[in-house]
Amino acid sequence: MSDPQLIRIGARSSPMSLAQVERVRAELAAANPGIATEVVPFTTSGDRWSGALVELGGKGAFTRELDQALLAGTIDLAVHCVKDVPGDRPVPAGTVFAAYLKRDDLRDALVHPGGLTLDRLPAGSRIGTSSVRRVAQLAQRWPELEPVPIRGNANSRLAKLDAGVVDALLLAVSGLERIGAQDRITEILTVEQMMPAVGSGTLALQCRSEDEAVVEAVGALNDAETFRQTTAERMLLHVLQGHCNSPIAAFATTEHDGRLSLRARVFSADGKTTLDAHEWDRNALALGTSVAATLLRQGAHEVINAIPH
Ligand SMILES: NCc1[nH]cc(CCC(=O)O)c1CC(=O)O
Repeated sequence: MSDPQLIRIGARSSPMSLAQVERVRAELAAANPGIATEVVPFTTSGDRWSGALVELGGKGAFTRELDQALLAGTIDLAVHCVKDVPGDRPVPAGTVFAAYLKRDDLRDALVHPGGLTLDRLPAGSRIGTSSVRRVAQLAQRWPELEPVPIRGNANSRLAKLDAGVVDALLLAVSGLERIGAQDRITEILTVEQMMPAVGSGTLALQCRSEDEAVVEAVGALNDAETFRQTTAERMLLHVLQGHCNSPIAAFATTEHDGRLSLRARVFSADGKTTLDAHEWDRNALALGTSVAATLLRQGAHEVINAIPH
């Protein structure tokens, strides 16, 4: 297969997205010295809209425009946070995830200018997050803290924090590292305290399925264990069929013997109900399906559907 000469990469203009694209360009250049890359800037509906994402009508607010550009042939590659890719449906027909990059830290972090941890924050502290998953887990373990909706990219959220709009922020460790703001972290939460979202810390590289040269060049960047873990996590989400307001948390890891472990939780919005499952299997698809089935037997549909969406 001949090398593609030039790969045009669609990228959202936030600092986090641009950092992600620079990682992809560096890894592509190292794996295929003959390839040139070009960055095509994008603003998605999710970037433009500052209200609640649920009001944007359906999922994929951060991926839709890039999907369309790929299919229209104006870009050859889209870089997505797996966490932002809808999990209840397959990736758009005609496109493929040709690689998952080696996963970064999947945990969430607290950013509090005074250096406190969640356990020490005074009652009534305003915690900036719009994630239903984080809100439910805050309500469950730290009911005296007050979640406050906040949107915008991580840099603008940090600026709002510094302006006193909120007292603290919950953000992904990986995202803060990508924008060089890891020194703002005051507490890294354990997965037990704050179970991560499906796909946390993982980047997916999406190409046109028929574009064999690009699929092959990009495929060289795939990390086999991240691929297995992501496959298990996204299978779980697919079977659960959550809506965009579903507090679902799950993460897969690889055991020393090569089996995958998949832990998953489904929360009610108030955090009072937690469904919990943890299973192991060598087969990622079987594992995702089985853990989802376990949660469904515990009443996951009822918990998910009780939340307005
Ligand atoms: N929800 C937006 C989003 N999508 C991916 C990341 C961070 C990187 C990742 O977890 O892959 C973030 C920011 C955050 O949650 O703090």
